[in-house]
Amino acid sequence: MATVDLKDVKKVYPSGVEAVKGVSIAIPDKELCVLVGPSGCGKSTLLRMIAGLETISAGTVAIDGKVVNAIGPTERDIAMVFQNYALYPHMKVYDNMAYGLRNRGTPKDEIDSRVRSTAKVLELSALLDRRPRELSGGQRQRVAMGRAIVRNPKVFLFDEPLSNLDAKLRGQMRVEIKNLQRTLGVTSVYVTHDQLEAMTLADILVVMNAGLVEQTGAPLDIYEKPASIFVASFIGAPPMNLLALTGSSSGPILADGTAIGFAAPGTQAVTLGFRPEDADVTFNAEALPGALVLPAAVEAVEPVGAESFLHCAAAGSRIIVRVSGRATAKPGDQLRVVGKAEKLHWFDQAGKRVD
Ligand SMILES: Nc1ncnc2c1ncn2[C@@H]1O[C@H](COP(=O)(O)OP(=O)(O)OP(=O)(O)O)[C@@H](O)[C@H]1O
Repeated sequence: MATVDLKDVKKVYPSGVEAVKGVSIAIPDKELCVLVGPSGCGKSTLLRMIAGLETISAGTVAIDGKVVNAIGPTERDIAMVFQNYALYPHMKVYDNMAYGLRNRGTPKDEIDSRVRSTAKVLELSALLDRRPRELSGGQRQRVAMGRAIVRNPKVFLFDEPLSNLDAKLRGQMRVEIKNLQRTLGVTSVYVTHDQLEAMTLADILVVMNAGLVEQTGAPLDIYEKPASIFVASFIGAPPMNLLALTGSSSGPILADGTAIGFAAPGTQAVTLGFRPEDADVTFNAEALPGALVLPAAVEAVEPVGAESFLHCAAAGSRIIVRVSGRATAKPGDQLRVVGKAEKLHWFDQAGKRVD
């Protein structure tokens, strides 16, 4: 068992790049923490500092309450799974999995039983005599996982482990990783830029931007209450619709002059947001007091099976509405988009949430 605690961790590379600018995260025992954010936000650097592969410029990393800043990667009792699998091409699957244990001088019998039982869990038993090039991408990824698991580490670190797989396999492996992590109960940190992967895997989701944490929490809490415009746009696909507001004595007005007809929370809100699924469309002109009603022109319809995405021009912006099943609207239609008042999000000048 292990907790992982980061306190005000910073990384300045010798080139002067400030990759991580002060990050604090507390990961309880057995939980899976996902670091998500756009390219260059510092998530891999943070993971590598936890692994001991990168020096820590300031702050502390503690595993199980013990600060490990000065401890080398091999003594931290962690196992890392990389995007490129990092398997030894000339070794059989068995030897790839056994390698770390042999290096530590683990007795032969114990190595054999650990490799075989892990291979069984990962459905690799029939492949132990193959070399990596004789495996599919998903099987290679499983071997990389197996190599981490046999070591029985305190912490697993995953660096974009699924990005080389196709979409279907990625979906399957996501479920496998989640189940394995839960079964083994090993505290884990997982880096990805894929928001869907982040949402579905995380117990704790950490959204990073430009070397800082934008928001930490349970995935659905973050989805329902994004702390900033950055988070609102990054988490959720299609992303949240955002409309600029100006104030007037009679209430907020949208970019095209449409009055929204009800009050904003406080006077600070300058952006209004709603998720594509929190709006509906209607061809009727009835009054809908208390709802956000936007005259809209349908520009494109994307049917994806169980639902359709309507891309519309409304209030001087482009918005997307998610409707279930087959859409009745078609490009060129004029209709009204109706947002549920209780599902609106408001943001201030600095892009922070206003409640
Ligand atoms: N060895 C290095 N020396 C100097 N700068 C670096 C080094 N490694 C990364 N950086 C810089 O630090 C910042 C954070 O990089 P990092 O790889 O941690 O981001 P990331 O969020 O993991 O991005 P990606 O998803 O593209 O891997 C970037 O600006 C990057 O250019």
